[in-house]
Amino acid sequence: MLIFELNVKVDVNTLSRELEAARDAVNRATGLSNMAACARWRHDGSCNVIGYNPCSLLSGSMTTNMNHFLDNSEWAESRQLHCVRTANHISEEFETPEDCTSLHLVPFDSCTVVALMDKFDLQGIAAATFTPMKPNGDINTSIVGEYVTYLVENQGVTSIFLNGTSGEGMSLSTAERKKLLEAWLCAGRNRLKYIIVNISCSSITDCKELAKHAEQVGASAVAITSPSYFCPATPDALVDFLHAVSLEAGSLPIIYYHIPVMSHIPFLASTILEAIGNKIPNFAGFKFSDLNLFDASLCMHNSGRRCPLYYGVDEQMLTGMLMGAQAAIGSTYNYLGSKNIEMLSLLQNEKFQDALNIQISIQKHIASISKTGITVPENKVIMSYISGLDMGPPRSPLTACGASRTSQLHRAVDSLQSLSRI
Ligand SMILES: CC(=O)N[C@@H]([C@@H](O)[C@H](O)[C@H](O)CO)[C@@H](O)CC(=O)C(=O)O
Repeated sequence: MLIFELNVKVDVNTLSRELEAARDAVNRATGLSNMAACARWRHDGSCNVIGYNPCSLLSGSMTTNMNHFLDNSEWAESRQLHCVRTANHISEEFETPEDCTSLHLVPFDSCTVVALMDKFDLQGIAAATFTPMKPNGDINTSIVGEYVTYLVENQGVTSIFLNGTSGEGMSLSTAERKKLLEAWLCAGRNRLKYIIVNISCSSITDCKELAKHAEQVGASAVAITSPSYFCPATPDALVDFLHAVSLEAGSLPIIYYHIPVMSHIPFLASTILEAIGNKIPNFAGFKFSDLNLFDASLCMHNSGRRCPLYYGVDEQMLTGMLMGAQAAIGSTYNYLGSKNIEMLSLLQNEKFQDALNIQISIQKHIASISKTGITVPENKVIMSYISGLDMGPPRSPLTACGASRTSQLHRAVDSLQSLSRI
């Protein structure tokens, strides 16, 4: 993690603009991107700008570039901006509890940060992306750029959940998962807002490796579900696993991926939340892919702490959001993104009946494919048909849809036209 601290004299009224400028300037000087910045006021009226980039180590040349920039730029001079200290890890130089606390060891909203940019704050919807594959079953990263363009321009979707269930993450090797994350980060630069990556594996060693990689390359957050071959016997055993992995993710937000239909973990999310307590400092909520909205609600409203919830059952997303979910993550937002965004906007404007009409039409569409949820092979056919991007076959042991199922799915998609007439 790269951390820098600058002294800067700025006017409170222009603080956020100044912070943005400081962040951009340091990004330019160090050759980095996605630097985050926040500020703390001092009693004398000046403020500290703290910048951090969780994905990068501070190399000697970056320090030299940054110092050169600070010493030579008029912009820096006019603001009496100079670098107080830099460090590669929080424990290296930022040792005092006060320094640590104000940076990121406690939730931002309970410390004295007055402006903050680039904080992970997923709202609206994120698409759980599919992994494009070649006919021989290898991953196909060559269309990731077009995939990003499709999501952003055709669906208005700017956040993604990578290597999850729809992305067949558990069927990919760690090398493939890393390659995909890097491809999406590269193609999504300046176009995607958040890239959350699922790092779940049976092996804790692989999980740790993926967590570390996610931090190094600049993912926005990691999601992790329980191993499911040797299942944890108790919620505490699960939390021990999560905690050990979280230590490798540096400052990245950690989302617990609650998906009992796939993981077969019998614990309620609200029970897992109790077991987590304060043990995982970067815990950032649940991706909740379960029908049990009572359990979801207990997590959000009964936990004694703020627990963001990202709802994952697309068929009843409206209800999840109405009950307080902060955002929704799901497979159908790949190709029904704009319709779902419209539904959320109606919800926000309290046009409940109109929002419900959209949800019901989405349910009808999903039910025309399956009343128990859309499988990954079916979803890949639908996405390929709607977007024109070839998602390829699913990976073994999943099997591709046959010709007759494929044409049934195409017909179901054709009847989707009715959605745009609502
Ligand atoms: C079990 C499952 O795959 N659920 C999907 C839903 O988006 C699901 O495809 C949708 O509700 C249609 O049934 C997501 O919750 C999973 C997901 O977001 C992911 O791909 O990781």
